[in-house]
Amino acid sequence: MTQAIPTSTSTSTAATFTALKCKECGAEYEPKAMHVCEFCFGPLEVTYDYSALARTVTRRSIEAGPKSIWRYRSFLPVASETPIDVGTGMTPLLKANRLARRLGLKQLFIKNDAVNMPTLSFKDRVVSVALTRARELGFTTVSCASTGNLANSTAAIAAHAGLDCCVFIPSDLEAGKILGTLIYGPTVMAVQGNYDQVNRLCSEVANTHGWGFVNINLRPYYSEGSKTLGYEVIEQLGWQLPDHIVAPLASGSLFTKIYKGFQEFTQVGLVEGKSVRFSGAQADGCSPIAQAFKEGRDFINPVKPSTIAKSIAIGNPADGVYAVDIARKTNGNIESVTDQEIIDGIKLLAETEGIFTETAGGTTIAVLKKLVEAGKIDPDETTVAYITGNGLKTQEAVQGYIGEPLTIEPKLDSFERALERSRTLDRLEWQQVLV
Ligand SMILES: Cc1ncc(COP(=O)(O)O)c(C=O)c1O
Ligand SMILES: N[C@@H](CCOP(=O)(O)O)C(=O)O
Repeated sequence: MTQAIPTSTSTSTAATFTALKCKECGAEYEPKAMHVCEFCFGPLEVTYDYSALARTVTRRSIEAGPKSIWRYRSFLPVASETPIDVGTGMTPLLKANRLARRLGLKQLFIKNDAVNMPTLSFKDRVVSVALTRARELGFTTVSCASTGNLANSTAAIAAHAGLDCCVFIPSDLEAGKILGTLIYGPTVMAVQGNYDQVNRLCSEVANTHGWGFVNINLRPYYSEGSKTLGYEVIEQLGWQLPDHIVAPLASGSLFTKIYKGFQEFTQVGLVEGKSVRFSGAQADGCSPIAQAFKEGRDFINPVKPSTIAKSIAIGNPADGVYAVDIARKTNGNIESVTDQEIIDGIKLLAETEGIFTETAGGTTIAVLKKLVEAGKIDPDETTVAYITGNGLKTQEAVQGYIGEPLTIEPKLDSFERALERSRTLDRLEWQQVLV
């Protein structure tokens, strides 16, 4: 599958993105397949012609667009009139009244990407953008370094787009994540190492093969897909910004791009600006960003991950310092929680709102609870918690922590006896709670 690295930039007059710009030194590059600055090695980010966007995009033009992330196409770094649209985005923003009451909040919303299409995580957003751009740049083979969700998404959307696909994952991932990749028929490299080792290997492969790695040489385009999680919340709140958001952190990219999405819609006049507090969630077993935030550092000390929240187990997060900066300047927080709190968070969301999230979402709910209890989220704040993945993929995490079905004979008296037994067990559980 070795290819020459494509050089075509294939932009058209329809595109409003203009260049890649270094986040550190400001050097600009034409929008091709690259992700670090040649002068200072800083990360590159896509820039846009915001005056043109302010002139041409209205709330009405967005609302008339497709029911997917592509309603925001002018704010995404693609040139094609026909991007890869597999129905990604426009996931529900659920008013979570029962969870809000349990936590003591007045207005809580869940942005539910556990039901995103096609692979039930927010990664479908970033991959739809990355593979559209990959195709424009002439790549025929796409790849990624993944903790599971990204591999699911890259494999599925590559299959739909007819692109060859080879993904790299740590070999100890949950069964649902591995199966949920293999089914689409890509080559899967299960690496005997953690995500950070997988990522290092992929950087070497990206240099030697002409493949489009969505989160390496295509990263500036890929990461922009997460802005749609900001745009959708604004639109679904009736073209308003929330007061506070809570989102999970691994590399920190998702968090920084929700922020960029809010900034952009404010800048072009689609929403009235106000300050939104940004709070981030990590697992204790992999909390390099939370540690930097709490210790007042503006650099990240990498860690060796050990947590059930494998999807967010990144020990050396590429965008960690930018996430810390956003949490600080918006008067937010970055907090971490134990694996047991993550399991409790998964159960709490399921039992109050009927949403089964994976471990990243359990981390978000547990941190939300912790921040409310510590008085760091005001009950009056309109708060949005981002649920980014589906619990069916990480069933191992809750195995042994939830009830068992009651096995009965196909007879009414067997059912009645079992029902009575379960009511007695419920009463006993309640008595234990009250003791
Ligand atoms: C379900 C889920 N939520 C959140 C994240 C965190 O995203 P980021 O690496 O952009 O911080 C990831 C992967 O990293 C993920 O798979
Ligand atoms: N969590 C991701 C892996 C890393 O993605 P990145 O955006 O931090 O590069 C996954 O789901 O695989």
